Amino acid sequence: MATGRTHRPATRSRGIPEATVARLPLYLRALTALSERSVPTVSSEELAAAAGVNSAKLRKDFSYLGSYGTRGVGYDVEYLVYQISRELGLTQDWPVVIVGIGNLGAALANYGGFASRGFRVAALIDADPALAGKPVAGIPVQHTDDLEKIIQDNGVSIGVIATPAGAAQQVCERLVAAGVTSILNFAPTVLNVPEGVDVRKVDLSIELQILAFHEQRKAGEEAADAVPAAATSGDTTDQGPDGDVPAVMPA
Ligand SMILES: NC(=O)c1ccc[n+]([C@@H]2O[C@H](COP(=O)([O-])OP(=O)(O)OC[C@H]3O[C@@H](n4cnc5c(N)ncnc54)[C@H](O)[C@@H]3O)[C@@H](O)[C@H]2O)c1
Repeated sequence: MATGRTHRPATRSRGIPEATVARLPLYLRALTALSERSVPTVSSEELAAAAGVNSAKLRKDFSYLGSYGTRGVGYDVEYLVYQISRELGLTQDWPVVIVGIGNLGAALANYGGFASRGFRVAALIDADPALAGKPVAGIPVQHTDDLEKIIQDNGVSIGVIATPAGAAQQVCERLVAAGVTSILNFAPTVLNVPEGVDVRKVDLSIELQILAFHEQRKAGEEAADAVPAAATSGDTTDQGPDGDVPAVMPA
């Protein structure tokens, strides 16, 4: 689901392209599922299918990690989990703060998948005084007045913004000034950040709009496919406004 961009060059300093970095979590998710089933090795084809990636691309991606697998055996699942986790910086715990504890922020706070992947929700922050002290997912919400102190006390470098769009830039600036260097932004707005700060944007409505585009195209193709039948039945009412013949005509 994750969409967006990072304010970084297309190739990271260690030579791993950004596109490869973006696929590493897909491999890791598929490998973790294999590991949970105690599968010892996996071929590039099987893993590529499980991750939804082309197998040649997968082999190229893994070559950046120095992982080439063994011919006829494949890749060692546990070792690859370790390698990718290390590459992604997941062998350490990352305290995360969520700012904006409304519908979305509360849902994110309640999501167990962060902690199990090494992202501990260290604090929840909101501007609404009525929420201060109220527990969400067992964590008391704290007021934005204390944002800087919360970031510093918890050594937070990753912030999640789930405020209304109008508040997001200001929240972002306070997070960055307090020491946050990576932001996951759910608010539907483009954030301006200084050099060295990474922003990833998640927008489900953009994903839906892309699906709508494909749905529309599929519907158009179905309509085009249906034209021959209509044409042979003598139905000519569905021609274009200029009276053009439909693109597909019976032979
Ligand atoms: N990216 C996505 O796919 C997606 C999906 C749903 C919602 N959203 C966006 O997420 C945001 C939150 O949506 P929601 O439904 O939870 O809204 P909501 O109104 O339920 O919650 C927003 C919360 O932000 C708090 N807030 C407002 N200004 C703040 C500030 N300056 N500092 C800290 N907290 C502040 C409010 O008090 C409130 O608790 C919106 O911007 C919405 O458009 C994005």
